[in-house]
Amino acid sequence: MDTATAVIELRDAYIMQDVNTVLQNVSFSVGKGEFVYLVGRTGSGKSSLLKTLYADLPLPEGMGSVVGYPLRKLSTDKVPYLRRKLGIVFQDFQLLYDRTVAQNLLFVLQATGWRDKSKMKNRVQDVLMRVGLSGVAGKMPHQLSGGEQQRVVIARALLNEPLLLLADEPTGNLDPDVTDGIMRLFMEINNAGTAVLMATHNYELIRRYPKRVLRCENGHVSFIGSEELRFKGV
Ligand SMILES: Nc1ncnc2c1ncn2[C@@H]1O[C@H](COP(=O)(O)OP(=O)(O)OP(=O)(O)O)[C@@H](O)[C@H]1O
Repeated sequence: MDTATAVIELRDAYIMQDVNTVLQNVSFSVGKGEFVYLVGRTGSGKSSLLKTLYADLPLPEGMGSVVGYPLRKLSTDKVPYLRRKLGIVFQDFQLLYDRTVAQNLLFVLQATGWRDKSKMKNRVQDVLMRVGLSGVAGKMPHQLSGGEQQRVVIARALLNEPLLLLADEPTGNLDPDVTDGIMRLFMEINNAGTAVLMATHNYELIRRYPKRVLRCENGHVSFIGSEELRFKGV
């Protein structure tokens, strides 16, 4: 896959936390509009890999390209341009609890260069409708359920029409029904053309919504074949 058709391309990449190598010789591609799960035990490196992809961790060795931006030696002033093409659903990116849902979303639009107030308002309405929450714009995050808050986080990730959505355990703390609703939302977003890389521990979800599966194990990353998934009861 070349960089014209890939939204993620890593070749012999090293994923590091400080001086420690978390993953080595990482080589894989994710194509435009693809959906890929990322699995692996606690501490196997899933979050570190995702953080490298949105340039929160540097790529010290190997080649990496995400939505057309080379990760090696990406200068700090280029990082916002990369992030504008990405949707990030991550525990580190919680909602701001001192302002309404709409203000949370407007804050991101402003920070990413939007200036026209009426376009901004329309965009906020659009993304909230997209996640099935048109009525909550004026509410404070704590007035929403956990599943609704996660939908707002997803709405926020969609504001700039990302080419790629990176999600770290987006259903982690949610009950099974709510998890299923969030998964269906991810599938809809994916069907509309956004590529998704989603870290999860939930093999039941993978069974229900089968897609390619990448696994972090013993410092390496590779796609798992369907045989191996069956062995895991998926
Ligand atoms: N901020 C950090 N500083 C130093 N080391 C870290 C940091 N964050 C994670 N690590 C280490 O990097 C390794 C990979 O952790 P990472 O969080 O990427 O794993 P994970 O697969 O996402 O785990 P989980 O499923 O629990 O979220 C672990 O050994 C962890 O201790």
